[in-house]
Amino acid sequence: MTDNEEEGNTKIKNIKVFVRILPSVNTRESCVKIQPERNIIYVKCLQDAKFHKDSKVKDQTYWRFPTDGIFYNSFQEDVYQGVTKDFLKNVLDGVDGVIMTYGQTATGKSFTISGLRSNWENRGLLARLLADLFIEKKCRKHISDIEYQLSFIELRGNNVKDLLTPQNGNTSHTPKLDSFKNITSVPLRNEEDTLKIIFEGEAHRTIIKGSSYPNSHLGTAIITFHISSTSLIKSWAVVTASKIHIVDMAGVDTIGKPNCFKTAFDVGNANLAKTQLEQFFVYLGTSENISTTAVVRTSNVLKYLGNALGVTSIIRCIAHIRASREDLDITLSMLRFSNKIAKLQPLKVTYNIVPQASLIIQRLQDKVNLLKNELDINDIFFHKEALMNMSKARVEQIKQDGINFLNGTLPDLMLLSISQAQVLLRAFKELYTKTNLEKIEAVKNAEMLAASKKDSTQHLDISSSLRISKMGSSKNVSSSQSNKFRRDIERLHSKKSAASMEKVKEKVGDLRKSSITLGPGLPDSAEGDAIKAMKITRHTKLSDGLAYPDSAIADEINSLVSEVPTHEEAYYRFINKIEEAARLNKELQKNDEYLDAQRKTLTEAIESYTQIKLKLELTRNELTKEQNLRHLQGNEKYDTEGRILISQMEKNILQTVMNLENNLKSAQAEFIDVKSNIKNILNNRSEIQHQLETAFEKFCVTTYSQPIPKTNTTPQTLESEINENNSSECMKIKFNQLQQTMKHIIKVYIYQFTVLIKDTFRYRLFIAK
Ligand SMILES: Nc1ncnc2c1ncn2[C@@H]1O[C@H](COP(=O)(O)OP(=O)(O)OP(=O)(O)O)[C@@H](O)[C@H]1O
Repeated sequence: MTDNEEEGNTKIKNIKVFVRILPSVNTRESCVKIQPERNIIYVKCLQDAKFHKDSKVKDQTYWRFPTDGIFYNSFQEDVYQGVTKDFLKNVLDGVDGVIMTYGQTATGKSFTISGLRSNWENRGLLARLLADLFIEKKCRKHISDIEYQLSFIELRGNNVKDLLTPQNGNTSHTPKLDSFKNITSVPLRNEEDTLKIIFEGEAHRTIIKGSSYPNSHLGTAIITFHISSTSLIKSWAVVTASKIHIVDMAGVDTIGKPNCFKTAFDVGNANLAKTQLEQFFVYLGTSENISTTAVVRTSNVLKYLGNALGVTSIIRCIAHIRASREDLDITLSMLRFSNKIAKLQPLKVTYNIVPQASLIIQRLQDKVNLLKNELDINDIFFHKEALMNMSKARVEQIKQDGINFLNGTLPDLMLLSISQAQVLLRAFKELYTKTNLEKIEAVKNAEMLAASKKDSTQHLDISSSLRISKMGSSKNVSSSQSNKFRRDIERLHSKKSAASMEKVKEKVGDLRKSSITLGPGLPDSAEGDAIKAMKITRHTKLSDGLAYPDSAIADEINSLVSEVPTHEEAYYRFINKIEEAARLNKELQKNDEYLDAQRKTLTEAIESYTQIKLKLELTRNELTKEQNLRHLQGNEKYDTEGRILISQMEKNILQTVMNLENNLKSAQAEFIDVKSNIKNILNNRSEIQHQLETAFEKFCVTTYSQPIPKTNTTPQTLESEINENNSSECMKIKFNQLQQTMKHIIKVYIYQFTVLIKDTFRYRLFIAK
């Protein structure tokens, strides 16, 4: 026969029930049998026992009670080990724990829990747990900062006695939400001090005078360890807050029995407390969702234990019984009570984990400041318009604006960012190179023209001068502008009288005053003026207000006839006429080609570095997520040397991180290589340039009897080279890093919030239940 058909739910062992039988000298009177495995206890059927009191009944009927362990003639250490297996680890990880002893008066409840009045070997599980708490604290000191506090109270009816400050007397208050608000809570420094505190508290408990043994307690004692564990692992910035309640229930009894020394009031209170507790567990285990609130309101024990006494906590109950016939009814009552607890459907334990607010806020604040600084720099350099994001149309627009500005049609040029300035400078550089080439071509053509002029002594007419202008600057001059130029010249001619025109026809093309006439010859006096007017066309504005690039044509012609050529002209001749110069120039060109190739490699190296870095960041995030999950699930396992065992997936991610770190190192090495190559190329370049310049100076002095002023160019250095190539890339890397960091922070935030919400939700469900 069984008290319940199903055995107690022992699948998920966060709730366990044990039985401790008081050793007895008279074993013949025993009404209980236990299985050799010590997990099922059989109690003689009460009716049978009474009915066949004097007769010898062979086939006795027994009540069967499955348990998680039966202690009979067991050592205190065995009881401690059996009851607290898996207890401490979970509690220190944030799960609330309750160890509760209940039973008849003088069955050994206090002996099991405190054993303080016995010798050291018989010390109870409280002293043993205390020792382990401090051992664990020491073991975990590198990963957690653990703090303990202790409260010790006695509940007797409605009275609550703070055993650590008994001078305050008994209070008769009703505990509210935070039931420990008015209760003394002492920080614990070490095992020795704590034992002292517990002894003092124990000494203040209310005992019965005149009992058969020295310390029969009247009330229920609750010893509470408040545990807070602050994680020292950076990626796991949380605080776990849990409690261990050790409850020594007041002994139940039957008034009028010879060994009951308690008053009716105290027996009534003790029995009531046990009944309320039983009712609570019945409601908790019922499938009809009956609220436990009503019963909690009536019991101080339940109020103080609060949420800790629930199916998501770790509960260890030890029923204390006597095996003697006269105590059979109370024994059965205790075992039935235990059976109700054993039948509870335990849920997965709840970890009281809260993000370590101040630490997280501090860390996030630091990150935010860092990001702010980075964004400020980013703003300065990019002005929210990264080069890579600039559209083609925008680039063309900037170029066109630049040309319009140079032409004077655009009064101001507004640049909004460094990227725009870069585009503009590049456009100017292209323009300059193009103009330079055209200028050199024009000089070449002019030279040819001058040579042919000398040979044939033929005069230039207006059409040949226009041809020069076309060759020299036609690419910069629009056809309408050329036509205008032609019209201007015609206008000049139209000022002359027809008669004088006839006269000067013979003089067309005469070389006058170190210059050339443009078109048909003019009378001496007028001719000079006309040439002067043409020569000052540079930067002069005509009636329509536009600056005409035609003026450049006049300059070309001026330079042609002048004794001293421009730097470009002279350099062009130098390269063409001096063999060594041609060789050096070729070498310079080769060097520049190699430089271009290395620049390309540098850009690629930076790109590859960026990509690896990004991938590494993402994988690291993934790894952190995996590690956090492992922590949260709380199923961490260790090998024999105490190293944490990780899943295959985590191992793979870790391997990827390590590979990426190696790749990053290689990319960095490649970057350094290319950098040093570019440095060498630039050094070589400046060497060749120096040789060319020295030779060129000599050439100028020999050919033109004077040095030609140099074009003002700044030598290119490695820094400018790297910077030019690198600045936008660096900013790109930084920008990507910022984004990654932001993403990571947001991820962590979401993750922490999810955990919080989950816990709150679970808590609410529990309350609702
Ligand atoms: N397992 C045991 N082995 C030896 N002695 C025991 C054992 N259990 C209890 N005792 C002794 O029995 C007596 C009563 O024990 P204890 O005070 O622990 O009972 P209790 O259930 O706490 O009683 P009360 O409800 O009156 O406080 C004590 O003298 C104690 O030393």
